[in-house]
Amino acid sequence: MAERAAGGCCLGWDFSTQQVKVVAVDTELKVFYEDSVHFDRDLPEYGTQGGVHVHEDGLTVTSPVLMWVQALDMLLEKMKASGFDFSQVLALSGAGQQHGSVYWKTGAGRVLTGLLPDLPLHKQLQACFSVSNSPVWMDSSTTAQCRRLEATVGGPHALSCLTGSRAYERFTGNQIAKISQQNPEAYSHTERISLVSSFAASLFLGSYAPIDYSDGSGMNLLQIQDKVWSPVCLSACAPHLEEKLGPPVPSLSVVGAVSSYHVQRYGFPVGCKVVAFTGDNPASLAGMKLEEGDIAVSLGTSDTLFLWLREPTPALEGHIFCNPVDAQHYMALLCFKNGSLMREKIRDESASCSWSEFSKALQSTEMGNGGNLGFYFDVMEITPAVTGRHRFSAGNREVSAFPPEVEIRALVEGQFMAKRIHAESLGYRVMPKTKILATGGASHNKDILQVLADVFGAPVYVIDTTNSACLGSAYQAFHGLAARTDLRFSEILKLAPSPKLAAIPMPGVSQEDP
Ligand SMILES: Nc1ncnc2c1ncn2[C@@H]1O[C@H](COP(=O)(O)OP(=O)(O)O)[C@@H](O)[C@H]1O
Ligand SMILES: O=C(CO)[C@@H](O)[C@H](O)COP(=O)(O)O
Repeated sequence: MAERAAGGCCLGWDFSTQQVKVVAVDTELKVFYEDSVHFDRDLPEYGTQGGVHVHEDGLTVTSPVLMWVQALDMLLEKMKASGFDFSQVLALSGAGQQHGSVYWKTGAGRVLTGLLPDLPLHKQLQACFSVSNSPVWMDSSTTAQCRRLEATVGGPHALSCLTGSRAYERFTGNQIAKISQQNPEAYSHTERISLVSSFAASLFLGSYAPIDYSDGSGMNLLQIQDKVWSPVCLSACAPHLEEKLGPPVPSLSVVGAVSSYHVQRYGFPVGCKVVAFTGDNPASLAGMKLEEGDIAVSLGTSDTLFLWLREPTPALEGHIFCNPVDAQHYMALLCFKNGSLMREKIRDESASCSWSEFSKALQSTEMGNGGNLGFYFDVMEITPAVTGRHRFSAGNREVSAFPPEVEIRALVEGQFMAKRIHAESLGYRVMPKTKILATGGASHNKDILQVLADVFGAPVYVIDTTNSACLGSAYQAFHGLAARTDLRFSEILKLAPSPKLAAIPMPGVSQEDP
């Protein structure tokens, strides 16, 4: 598996919620290597569940930053042990779970530039973080900071027009504001703040990597039209923030070459390019070769739905990000927190902890679930901000329980109905030519994809790997290599395999009825 790369290859990384993953793609754009390190399973000493620690208040959610570093060490060692030929890597790029932040302690930049090839990264970076538990996207503890930011810029709509979103608890500006207010000493000892994506890029560069426009759009700090930090948002969040963030860069920028650490320890070629890392959803947009009119549905830890947009259309719900592959365009995103982990809970309660039993329940029940409907939010949802389990029987009567197979269909139909309804409230319409592109761990499950096709009344396509963020990152790396040739992303991807049909709506489903 690891030996094929004679003409060179690019690597795409993904530092997601539950794991670090990598794919290697050859010059014909074929994936020839995929691997991962799973935080809960492979690094149990950090005691995470689903890659995170949920704190006692039920709102604060963090991950140990050194766990991410150690996971990268482990994955690079796994690749080396499998005979992966690092000398063939022409360029690399990557993605990270969005919004999470990393706080580099004063002096850490010097450690990064002087890394010793004899030691793993996590041994050398132990003392480099002023905040050892990084806030992540599942955190919802910053409501006070959100209200303050909105009030400062003239309300939620004004903030949305400026930064692409009203204030959201998980957005990094609000997280930084909380740290600077509640832990001022740690904040003052911080010389650089990275997103998970730019932090991961820094580990390859051996110096601080810039934040790219697309992932930077998930901070409530970037003016998405002008692509500069908003002075009013910066000063509303924390002092001296601009210097701690560094200037943002276009998503396809080559930000440098891999550090001598990786050249000496793993055999990367000198000059191997590092292309800016971005958010996992933007990277998935690139990996799925999303086109205008398509809808992407990512079923990873979070469920997300995203679209390609020509013009930004800021609203009070959902987000507008800068587009990662076309600097003139944008993408719209809706994020649902009760995604895979909620499905796992119902699987454990109603399908004996088995995905195949879960699938059997979907196969044995009919589309529409006999009128039974459910909405399941064990953790405070993002879209919309509600909690609890809500079940309604055919007569629209609230009930406290369903039989197991009805429960499973109610969950999956309810999740996809919510996605369609929220997308439509943003103005999106399913058209006869609409394609749904599905990705993420749950897109392995054909029965879940069938429900998705039925609820949207549109065909569902998948790509060869569920790791679309890794794949998109590898494509970004190829794009970075060709930067001087002025080739468009779509031209570079001509050889890339097209998405394959995975499910079509059952006969009788019309596009009009969700
Ligand atoms: N066969 C399956 N059916 C439904 N869900 C699945 C299946 N296999 C994996 N998953 C879900 O995929 C999730 C992980 O998706 P992934 O995209 O790898 O997450 P992330 O990138 O956020 O770490 C798991 O939490 C699991 O619930
Ligand atoms: O908060 C968001 C998007 O706004 C999440 O989608 C995170 O980016 C986490 O991604 P996964 O690990 O679930 O793929």
